[in-house]
Amino acid sequence: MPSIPHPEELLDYTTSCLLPTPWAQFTLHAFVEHSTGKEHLAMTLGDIHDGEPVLARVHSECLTGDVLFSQRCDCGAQLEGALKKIADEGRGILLYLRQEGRGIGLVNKIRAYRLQEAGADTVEANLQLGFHADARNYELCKPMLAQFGIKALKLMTNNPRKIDAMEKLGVTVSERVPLLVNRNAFNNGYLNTKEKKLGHMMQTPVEAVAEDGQL
Ligand SMILES: Nc1nc2c(ncn2[C@@H]2O[C@H](COP(=O)(O)OP(=O)(O)OP(=O)(O)O)[C@@H](O)[C@H]2O)c(=O)[nH]1
Ligand SMILES: [Zn+2]
Repeated sequence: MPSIPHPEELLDYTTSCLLPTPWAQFTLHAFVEHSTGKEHLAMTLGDIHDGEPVLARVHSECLTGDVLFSQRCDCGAQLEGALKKIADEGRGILLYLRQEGRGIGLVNKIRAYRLQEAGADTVEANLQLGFHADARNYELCKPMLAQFGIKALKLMTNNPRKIDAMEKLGVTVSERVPLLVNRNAFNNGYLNTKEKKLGHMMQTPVEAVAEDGQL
């Protein structure tokens, strides 16, 4: 049986710099994953070392949504929404994990989008390509959070499996903070599939949606 690497052996903490954004000046921290060489990031703000639960976003890379303004998904708006919430609170962390396309990579995500244009939903497209519906792994979060002494999160997510993954890693999720942003004509079907097939919690009081200025 291959031995399971100790979490601290999964990646190296390398360096950090200040990262001014439109909402706050964060500190950007760079990690390098041993097995893949992938560069994972953390953005931190305020005093996160005090042992109290930290407002947190565990964000999976979506180049099309985060960088290229794609309206097929809600990723770019979630990234912006999470950074704004952390800035409002003056304290928090965003982990930016390089697991593009729910872990299948950018080219395969584009293949999956093409299948969706032919009628498949987001889950069916992954399955047709021979992948799991969601091929992500959150094990890197543990050593990344440990780097800052964080043991408990107020996690901004609609994804119950992300909460389970944190709890299984031994990271306490003391609160879930919904992150419902940017439902539009292009991503409405995708968001409905996430709710029906992937279990995402997409219901929130109307006031909360309106407060974000989205719908
Ligand atoms: N394979 C595949 N990946 C997608 C698709 N649309 C978005 N993604 C990827 O899905 C990931 C984001 O997953 P989501 O399910 O939107 O969000 P989540 O992180 O699970 O849940 P939240 O915390 O509620 O945002 C990113 O890695 C995106 O690149 C798609 O149609 N197919
Ligand atoms: Zn996306």
